Amino acid sequence: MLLIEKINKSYGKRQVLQNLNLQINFGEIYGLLGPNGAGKTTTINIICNLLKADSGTIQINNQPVSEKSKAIIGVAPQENLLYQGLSCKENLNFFAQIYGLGGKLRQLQVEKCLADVNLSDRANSPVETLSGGMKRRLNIAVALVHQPKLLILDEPTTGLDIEARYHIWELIHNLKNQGITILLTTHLLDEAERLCQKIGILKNGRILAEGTLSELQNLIPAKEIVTIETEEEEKAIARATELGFTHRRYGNKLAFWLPKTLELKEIIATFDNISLASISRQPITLEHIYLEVTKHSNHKLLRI
Ligand SMILES: Nc1ncnc2c1ncn2[C@@H]1O[C@H](COP(=O)(O)OP(=O)(O)OP(=O)(O)O)[C@@H](O)[C@H]1O
Repeated sequence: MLLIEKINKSYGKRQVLQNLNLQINFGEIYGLLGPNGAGKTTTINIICNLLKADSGTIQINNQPVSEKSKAIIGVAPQENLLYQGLSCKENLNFFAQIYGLGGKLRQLQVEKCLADVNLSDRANSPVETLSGGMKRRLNIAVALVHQPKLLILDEPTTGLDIEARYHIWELIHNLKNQGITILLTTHLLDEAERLCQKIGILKNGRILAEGTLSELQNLIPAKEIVTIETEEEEKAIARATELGFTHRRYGNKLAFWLPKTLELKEIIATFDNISLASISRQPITLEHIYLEVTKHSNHKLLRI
């Protein structure tokens, strides 16, 4: 569906995308993660033909990106693009007109998109009277009004409460089930874990790791992660190192990668004669992988 090969982009002397490769298959949800300034918005702008790459190729549905490809892409930007004084229906009608939809088709599409985002009962409400979550959903409806094949969602749930997030996550699932291919950027790792079939981690304009969640989990050679609280951290690290356990700090928490699954009593025995205030076990999550890839430079590049 989308194939990006060796894209480079500089702003003046600052190179913000470096040999970027990215492939999204038809019907999948791809999560593009990365710290602030990694190059996510620049990548989106290039896909949408709003910016030109300095070199490299980009194809959508086997066609090079051009003005024509705008018809098959829908974008919901980070900041809602809505007219506050107009109703939901008027906003959708306006954007549908811009995309050249007329007559019955426009009316049908406006109604379908309102239904898709669960706002049919607010069709005539001015945008300024909607909640934050409803505005985000309407922003997505605007991106869908011309029936795009590729939907780009730039941080779709940033700033929303958990219930509003659930609504958006359900909406994204439903859109995938309708056969729409989705590229989403997010800073919320649990959001990517929940929604995305494939995840790419971008830093300094390069994809450092890419794959399914289980493929990415191979970047951390551990069965599980154990976090401990102790006054004797140095002693605990020395003991774990002797046993071949890698240690990490997640925030201010000291953690160890366990290369094999151990019984709790075996874990406690590992730290024999070290006073432990607490001990907790966790599976490897995207958060651990993300920190590993973005903070430690000697990671392996993983691709499918
Ligand atoms: N028009 C511009 N001129 C100069 N530098 C720019 C321009 N747009 C972006 N940059 C720089 O390019 C880099 C990548 O920016 P970009 O907005 O693509 O990152 P991002 O991953 O989307 O970040 P965020 O998560 O904060 O939105 C940043 O260092 C940014 O300062």
